[in-house]
Amino acid sequence: MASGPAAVGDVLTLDVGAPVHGGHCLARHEGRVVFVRHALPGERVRAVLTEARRKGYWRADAIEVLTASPDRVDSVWPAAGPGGVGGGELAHVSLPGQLAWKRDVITDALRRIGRLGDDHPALAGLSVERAPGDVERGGLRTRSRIELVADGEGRAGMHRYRSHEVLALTDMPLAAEPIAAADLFGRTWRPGATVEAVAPSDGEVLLLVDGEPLRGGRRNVRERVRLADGREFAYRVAGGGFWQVHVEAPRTLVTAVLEAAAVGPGAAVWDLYSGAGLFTVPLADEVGPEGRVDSVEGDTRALADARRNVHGLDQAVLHGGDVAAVLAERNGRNGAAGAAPGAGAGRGPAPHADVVVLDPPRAGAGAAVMDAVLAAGPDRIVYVACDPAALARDVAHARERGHELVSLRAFDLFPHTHHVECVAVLAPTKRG
Ligand SMILES: C[S@@+](CC[C@H](N)C(=O)[O-])C[C@H]1O[C@@H](n2cnc3c(N)ncnc32)[C@H](O)[C@@H]1O
Repeated sequence: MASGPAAVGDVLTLDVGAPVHGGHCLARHEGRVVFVRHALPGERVRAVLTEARRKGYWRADAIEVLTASPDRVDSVWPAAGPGGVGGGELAHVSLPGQLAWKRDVITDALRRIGRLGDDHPALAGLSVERAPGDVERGGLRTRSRIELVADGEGRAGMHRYRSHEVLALTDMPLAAEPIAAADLFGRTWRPGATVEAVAPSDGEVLLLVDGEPLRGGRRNVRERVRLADGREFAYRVAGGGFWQVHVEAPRTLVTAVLEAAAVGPGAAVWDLYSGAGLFTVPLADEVGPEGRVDSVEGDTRALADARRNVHGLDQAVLHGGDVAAVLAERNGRNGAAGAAPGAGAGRGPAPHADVVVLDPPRAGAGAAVMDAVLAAGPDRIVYVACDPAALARDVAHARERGHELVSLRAFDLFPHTHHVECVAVLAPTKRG
């Protein structure tokens, strides 16, 4: 590189270090931290600078591998590499390498942000678990939901990384088989349209264009979750509404949550950020008519689905609204009632919960929600997390208040991307 201040477009030679959140690896250049995409730990690469702040960190994209990691493979991501479409951050990493990468990112977050010691038992044996069938599928054809954008000529594609420009594609290899068979790339769409495809476990593919069903078709899908013990749960889910994306994710997460919650008949459970009731329905089945599951969800469409999905389960009580507000109101801090009961009665979650399940969005639950959860006096908190850093922040908060991380599982429900799902269990260190 020429001497003088570094600029976007400069090419650096970098020795690549540990993976960090977001699919980047850490490198250093003249004392600077550089976040590098398309690289692997241990590699030496030539990388083009994509961001060169005067102060703070830089970003770079590897464009040439000088010393390759044994975990490097040809990327399966369409239009991969610098200037290509966003996502697929780990598509150049072998499947075992992806699991190790994600384990390292989780471990680092919990050590650094969660302040767990190096020998913390929850981290000692951590290995990221794979969804059934993923090795056979090469981690492809896993997604029951995809979203595309039409370019100026109406061809389906995706946005270039950190850009509004659309790159037309001929396939999205992560899309489940029924979506792959729906010929999304052979059609012409309205230029600029958003095209969503949903492949429910039950029935044919639903297509939404700009949120509207194609040719006035149905708006909702039916999903089924069948557990190893033979139980089966049925759900209605709004076409564009939240549902776990990997075809095996609903079953995998319900199984893990039920195991972690370990509730029996008569138990009182909270299910926060409950969506269409993926966990509410089986939890209600576990606690039976003598128990109670209080679920809180902020999205009105998901709440409407949940209301249908808990039909006949009077022990499931649904509360609509922001989780923090609903819990604050329960504690009498917020004045007027705003929580909408669904099935069953109740203006706020029961004051005590034996177990709290929470599955917040990427930002995590935050201090106020964690305090309200701890105040309910649960024997265990089952925290389903899609962001290890947010999980680590909330774990640190709970640990400062007399709770401990007693177990941790991680699942690769997003092969070829940097995303990873955790199921953590927190419990009070002692009862006072
Ligand atoms: C990760 S999803 C989990 C949903 C459900 N547990 C599942 O697995 O299908 C998070 C859910 O939290 C809801 N949500 C996000 N922020 C919220 C908030 N502040 N208050 C209430 N619900 C919220 C979203 O609408 C979404 O349904």
